[in-house]
Parts: sequence; structure tokens; C-alpha cells
Amino acid sequence: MTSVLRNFWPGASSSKNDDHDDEYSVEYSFAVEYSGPPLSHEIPQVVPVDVRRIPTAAVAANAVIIRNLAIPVLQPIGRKSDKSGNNSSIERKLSTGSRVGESVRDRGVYSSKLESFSEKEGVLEGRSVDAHNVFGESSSSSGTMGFSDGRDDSNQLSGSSDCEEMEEENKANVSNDDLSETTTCNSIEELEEECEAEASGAASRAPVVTFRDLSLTDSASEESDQDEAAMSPERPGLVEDVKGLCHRCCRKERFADREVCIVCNAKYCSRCVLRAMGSMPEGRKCNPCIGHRIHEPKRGTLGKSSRMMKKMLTRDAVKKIMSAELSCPVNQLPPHLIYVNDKPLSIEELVTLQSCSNPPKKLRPGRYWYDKVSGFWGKEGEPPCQIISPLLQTGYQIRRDVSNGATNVLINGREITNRELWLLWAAGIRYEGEPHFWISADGSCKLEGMNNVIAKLWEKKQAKMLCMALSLPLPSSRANPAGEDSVRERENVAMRIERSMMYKLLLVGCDQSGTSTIFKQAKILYNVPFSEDEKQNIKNMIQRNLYRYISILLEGREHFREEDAMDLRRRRADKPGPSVVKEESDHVDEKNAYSFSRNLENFSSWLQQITMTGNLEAIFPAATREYSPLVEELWKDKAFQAIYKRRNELPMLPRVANYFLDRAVEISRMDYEPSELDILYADGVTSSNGVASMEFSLPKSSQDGYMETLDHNEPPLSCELIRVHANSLGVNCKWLEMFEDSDLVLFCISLTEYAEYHEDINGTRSNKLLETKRLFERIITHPTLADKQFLLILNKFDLLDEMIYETPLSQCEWFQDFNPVMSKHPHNPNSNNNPSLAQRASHYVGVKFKRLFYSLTGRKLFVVQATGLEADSVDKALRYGKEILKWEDERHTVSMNQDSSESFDPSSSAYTS
Ligand SMILES: Nc1nc2c(ncn2[C@@H]2O[C@H](COP(=O)(O)OP(=O)(O)OP(=O)(O)O)[C@@H](O)[C@H]2O)c(=O)[nH]1
Ligand SMILES: [Mg+2]
Repeated sequence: MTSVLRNFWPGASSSKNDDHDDEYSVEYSFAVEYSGPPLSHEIPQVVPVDVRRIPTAAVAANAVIIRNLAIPVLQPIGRKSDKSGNNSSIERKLSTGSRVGESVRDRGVYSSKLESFSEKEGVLEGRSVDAHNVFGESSSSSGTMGFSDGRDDSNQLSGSSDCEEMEEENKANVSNDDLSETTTCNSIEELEEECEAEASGAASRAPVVTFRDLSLTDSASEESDQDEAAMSPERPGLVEDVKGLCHRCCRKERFADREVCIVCNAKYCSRCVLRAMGSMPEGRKCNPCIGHRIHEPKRGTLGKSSRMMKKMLTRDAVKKIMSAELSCPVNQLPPHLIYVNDKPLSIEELVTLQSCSNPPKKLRPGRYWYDKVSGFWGKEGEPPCQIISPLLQTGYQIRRDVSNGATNVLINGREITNRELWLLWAAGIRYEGEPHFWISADGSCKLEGMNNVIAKLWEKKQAKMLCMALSLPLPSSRANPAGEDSVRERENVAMRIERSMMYKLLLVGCDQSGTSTIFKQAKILYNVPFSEDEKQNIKNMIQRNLYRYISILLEGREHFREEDAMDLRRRRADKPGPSVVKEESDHVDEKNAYSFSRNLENFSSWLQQITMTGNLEAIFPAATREYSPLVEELWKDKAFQAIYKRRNELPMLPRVANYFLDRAVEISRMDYEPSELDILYADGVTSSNGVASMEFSLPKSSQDGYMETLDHNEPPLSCELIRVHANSLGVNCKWLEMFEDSDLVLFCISLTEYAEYHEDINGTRSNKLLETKRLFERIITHPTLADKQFLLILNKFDLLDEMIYETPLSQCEWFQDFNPVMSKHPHNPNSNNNPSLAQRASHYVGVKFKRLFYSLTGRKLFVVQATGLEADSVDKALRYGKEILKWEDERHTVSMNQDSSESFDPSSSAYTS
């Protein structure tokens, strides 16, 4: 009471200094009659306050509450709030600047606006809104409760509207009101506007408080989910993007990875995302945006989880979130915002449209036209962009000017555009005057009032070509029985989620490192089938390779034959009788161990010529039919077998050639079907320059030795293996950026490279392993792969084992200090105590790369030894990759949980599963 009275009469004399008890030291005084000299001026009058006119807050239950009023949800104070302790500028201004009279006037203004808004909304028609009460609660909450997050509070008092257009109209009306009223006083809107402008992003953030119409709750429960979606509050505005800063903590740190709210576009760093988005019951939306429609341009990203999500949450949790994002009602297309022939769609019409055999692609809220007769579909004011299923019951009658045509030519009641006029012309339709054509779904064209078909649009090649050139639509060849589409749609949703959850493994390596062998091995290993086309191409490739190997042998024959003839000539020369020698030597020239019959000789010169001119590809597959018998004849020929025996003397012949040449007759036949092993051994199946990718699931195996505990319920791991050749990465590995979303990089090197050399055009020799080392350095330091895990695959271990004794590892200058102390005991392959020289060498190479990796990145490199041609070995390497991914996942989850444990309760979140 003391303080009330003290404040009530501020001009009163203070008795603070009195030493009396508090009880007697109150700061109020009583009026006493003035007895001094007469005054020269008038005494100001005090207007008595009518206490009955001071607005008071009504009891909430009795108050008429505007639509969408709900219990306010407290949010963390946003970065735009005043850090000095005042919660918002609105609050500050309300408490300091406004006098009682102004305040009351403001309330009046606000009240009238609310009423006019509510009336326009059409939802509260016939009810009176106690705006004073609403305002009273609102202002008291901002003034005394300190409840604010610095967001656009104007939204808090807005109800939902049925469509964007309506809301815009309302806004326009409200702002007109503003103009008339705010010239005289500081209205709430004005203050809010100032406040908004103060905040760096002038656009408002999502409202913190959402209002739900309590009076409608009963009936709302009867509405379908879709209805709820349609009636959901309007989307909050987009937040302004402050480049590179997290919307919550305003920090740049950790912002390389970010998650974006699909409603307001606010971006969050990994530290803040879970706090901002919570359990994500409707997918990636920050808490205030839950219940709101998505920002339409984001529709394409629905269900596609980001890297950050995958890193932070368990796979199951991400799957749940993505599936909720795709399927929750509020995220579905709002039918009432899609207009077809001037009519907003109903839910049934939208379903009909989406589930027809040929639905519109990329349907978004907007205005479209639809010609039910022909199935032409387009955006209002534009030529057709698609031909959808005809005769769907959707939209009103088509308007003549709906596509903005100015040609005076009508098709099914619509004045067509110039581009379509060209189409008629290309279809051979000639006319005079201002005709009206009727074109049916199959393209049959009739003149109005006539019964005969004058042309069929889609039978004319020119018409189709013109459509392609002018970006006009062509009819779809798809015809699906009703119902199938929705099934497929459901499957697609599941597939999309699966796909987005896949681990991406990038397999990269230098020439001949064995990346394509590993890729093919994985394909065979995990039952990823080769398509019929692929099989046919592989067959052609293997047969072509066979002819190439034969041609290399035939080239060798020239050399062997020469050698043999010289040898014989030398031996004959040692014998007496010059004329006899000459005769015999001629004979030898013609017929020695490497001589062919005339037939084979012709075949041999033809094949060598074709190979030299590089036309080998052109003669396949026809060559198989023509020359298969000749290959058989060649194979059986003694001279050819003699050449084949000396094949190791031909450096140009790849090692793998033996595998195919041994079965030359079988492979050259028309009916040859490549086996899996043939495919594995075949060179060139995966093009050297291209990028190949395949999806597979890595099943759980009891051989998983890396896991201490085997979880038998664990689902198989979905992976995508992308093989890219170093040559295709461009200068400075520029194209690595394309693989930014890889989870693990498998860098493959051949263990034989230490003894192999490259020769450039100047004849300078360089060690292949050192070249690989340079590529490795470039890749691991590439910014795109900065935070990726790397697994080094030391391939071709079998070959290293063969050659290491003859060719020491120290041949390569980087490995000069390799000097292993070998045990005197013979090597036992099953014992780890006495590793072979090849094992020691490969271990040494691994350590060298590990040190290099650590020196450049400060991180750990994983290494595995492999033999690409052996299935088990590749399986083991890929499973090791899987373990790395899982460790990485676990590490992230743990660190995120630690990060968020202070203020975020993980048990309340969907990410714990
Ligand atoms: N012995 C043996 N040979 C292998 C191994 N891995 C690959 N090869 C062979 O090495 C050769 C090159 O392997 P690829 O898989 O084609 O190498 P790449 O990385 O695709 O290189 P490019 O063909 O230049 O694109 C092929 O002939 C393979 O059969 C292995 O582990 N052991
Ligand atoms: Mg290859």
C-alpha cells in the first residue's frame, strides 16, 4: 500500500530522511487550503480518473478469444532480442514512452484493427472480439512477464486465413487503417514496425505464440487430417539470411554444416539445430514453425536428409523424421491454394489430379489452366507445359484468354499461343479465317462443326520435333491402370527415404590401381545385377579384348618369325655349299615354326591392320559371326600355339589376357555368355574416364571381426559406391566438389606401383607410386573432403607377394628405409607372429601413408590390404569401411549428446531410438 500511494502522488514530499518507523514515513500528503498571496495565473485542473473506464483483463474462460489462441510457448530469447535485459523494443517503448492516455488510444486502434481483420477473415463473423482483453493480456505479458523472443509479435495476434490472397487483402486493409490512425499516435503496429526494422532482418521470424480457435476444437477433431493441413495457420515469413551465421547462436563456427527450416528458411549450425528444432515431429522445422506449411520452393527437398542430420542422429531417427516430413498432413500440398481454371481445388480434386495416370509434374500452389478434352496443362498466362490425363473432373470451364494467346485461333475453347500455331502448321493443319479446332487426347484434330479428322497431331514427326524445339509438351507414353500410381507413389516415398539414408562411398585411384576391379567385385558380391544392356556391352567388350590380345600375339609373331629365320640362316650358313644354303634359306623364310596357312595369314594381316587403325570397335558385334571359325582355326594352329607359349615375352600383353586367351574359342563364339569371373577380369567394363555408381546393401556377416558384439537384428547397411577415375577429377581435382556428400573416401593404390614407371612425352620417367602419393596429397587436402574419413586400400597384394623378393621395395625412393629383419623360420601364412615379406612391406607402405595423412590433416587414416580379384578380400575391405562409418556415427552422436546435454533433453527427442 505504501508503495502504491508513494507512486500515486509523486510530487509529495519525501519523508525518506525521517527517522520514523516505516509505517509513518509514507510518501503521501493531504491537500490543505491555500492561504498565500493571490496568483497571477490559473491553477491547472486535475481531471478525475473514471476508474470504471480503465480496461481490465477478463477471465480467460469468459473472454471471447480470437481464432487460433493457444497457450504461449516460451522460446529461447532470439538473437534479435535486446541483450541489455529489456526483452524487446516493443516492451521497452511500451513501458517508457507511452502515457496512459496514449496507451488507451493505442488499444482502441488495435482493437478496431482486430475487429476489422476478424470480420474480413470471415471466421469470426457475428462475434465481437474483446480486443482490449486480448491486448491487455498481450501487453501485460510483454510488460511484466518478460515474455518475448524478439520476434514479430504482430503475428501473434493474427488469425489464420484460408488462402494467401485473402491474407494479403487483409494485410492491405490493415495497413490502410494504419495510415489513418498512426499519424496521430504511436500505435502498436508502429512500434512493432520500428522494432522489426531494428532487428537486422526486417522480415519477421516465425511467431512464438500460435493461437488456436478453442471454440472450434470440437468440430476440428471431426475434420480429416488433410482438412487440418488446409486450415493450418499461414506460413510465417522467411527469415533473412545473414550470410554464414547460425540463426540461433549467430556464430560462424561449425557452420560448414547446417540445417535449414523448411518453413522459415532459418539456418542452424550443428550445435543449435536440435535445440531449435526439437524432436521434429513434422520434419526439419524450428519449433515455432511446427504446424505451419512449408516454404513451397523447399518441397523438392522433403524427405531428403542432409549430411548434418545423418551425422548427428541415429539412422532410425533420421528415417522417422524424414518419413514424418514427407507424410505429415501439414506438409502436403494445400489444395485450396491450387487454382485450376479459376477454381481452387478441393482435397478430392487434388487427389484425382495427383493419382491420375499422368499427373502434373512439380505441382505447386499457383494458378493453372487445364484443357479437359486434350489434356493440355499449363500455368495461367503461359503456353501448355504438359499433357496430363484428359477428362479429369477438376476446375471450371476453360477461359478463352487463359494462356494469353493472341492468335484468333481456338483449340477446345482456348485461344492458342504463337508456339502452338507453329505446332498446327507442323502437323499439316492449314486454315483460313479464325477457326476453332477440337483436339482430342489422341491428337485427332477436327474443325468445329465438322465430323472428319483433318490431322493427327502426334503422328507427324515434324510436329514432335517442333514440340521439342519449342518446349511444347508431348503426350506421355505412360498408361497406368488406376490405383497403380498411388502404390508406386508410396513406394517412391519409401525409396526416397532409403536413398537419402544411404552411405556414400567414393572409390578413387590412379590408372590401373584396380578401382574398377573392386567396383565390379562389389557388384557381384552384393548381388547387384547387370542389366541386359550392360551384359551385351560386356560381351562385346570381352570379345573385342580377345581380338586385341590375339593381335598382340600376332605382332609378336613377326618378331619370333624373324628371330627363328635368322637363327636357321645362321645355322645353315655354318654348313658348306652356298647355292644350297641360299635355296634352303628361302624355303625357311617361307615356312618356319611361326608360319601360317594362306587363310590365317590373310586374317592375321587384316586383324593387325584393323587394330593399328583403331577400328576394332567398329567391327563388333558383326565380327563375331564372321570370324569366329577363323579364331578357332587359329587357336588350333601349331604356329599360333608356339607363339602363345612365348606370350610372357610380350610386354604389351596384359596379365589378364591369359585368362581369356585360354578360352579363346569359346569366347569368340556367337552364343558366348560372360560369366561373373569373366566380367571381373574384363578390362574396360567400367570406363576409365567415367563415373560409375551402384547401390547395394552390405548384409550383416558373422565374419565381421571388427565388431566385438554382434547385433543380429541390425539391418543391412545401404550404401552407394561411386567409382571415379583420377583422370576425371580435372585440374586440381576440381570435380571433387561433386562428391561433397560422400561419407567415406576409399583411396585405392596398387602395391606394385613402387616398381612401375610412367614416361612423359619428353621421355622423363617417374615412379608411379610417387605420382599416386601426389594425387593422395591433393585429395586429402581438398576442402570438399576436409572432414571426411579416408580408408586407404592397398590393392594387388597377391602381385606384391610374387614380386617383392625379386624387386625390393626400396626401389622407390620414398621407401628407401624399408629394411625388415626377417626371421630365420619359414613364413607360415596362418601365423601372425612371422609375417611374410609382402605383409611387412604392405604394413610399411600403410604406415608411410598414415604418417603423411596425419602430417597434412592431423587425423587418422584407416588402411586395409586387399586383392581386388578375390571376393573375400574386397568384402573384408568394404566391411572395414562400414565399421569406420559406424564409429564415426557413434562419435558424432556422443559428441552431440554431450553438447546438448546442458539445455536439451535427449529423451524428449525423436533422435533417440
Ligand atoms: N593380380 C591382380 N590383378 C588385379 C588386382 N586388381 C586389379 N587387377 C588387374 O589390374 C588391372 C587394372 O585394374 P583395373 O581395376 O582395371 O584398374 P583401374 O583402377 O580401373 O584403372 P584403369 O583401368 O586405368 O581405369 C586389371 O587387369 C585387373 O584385372 C589384384 O588385386 N590382383
Ligand atoms: Mg580399368
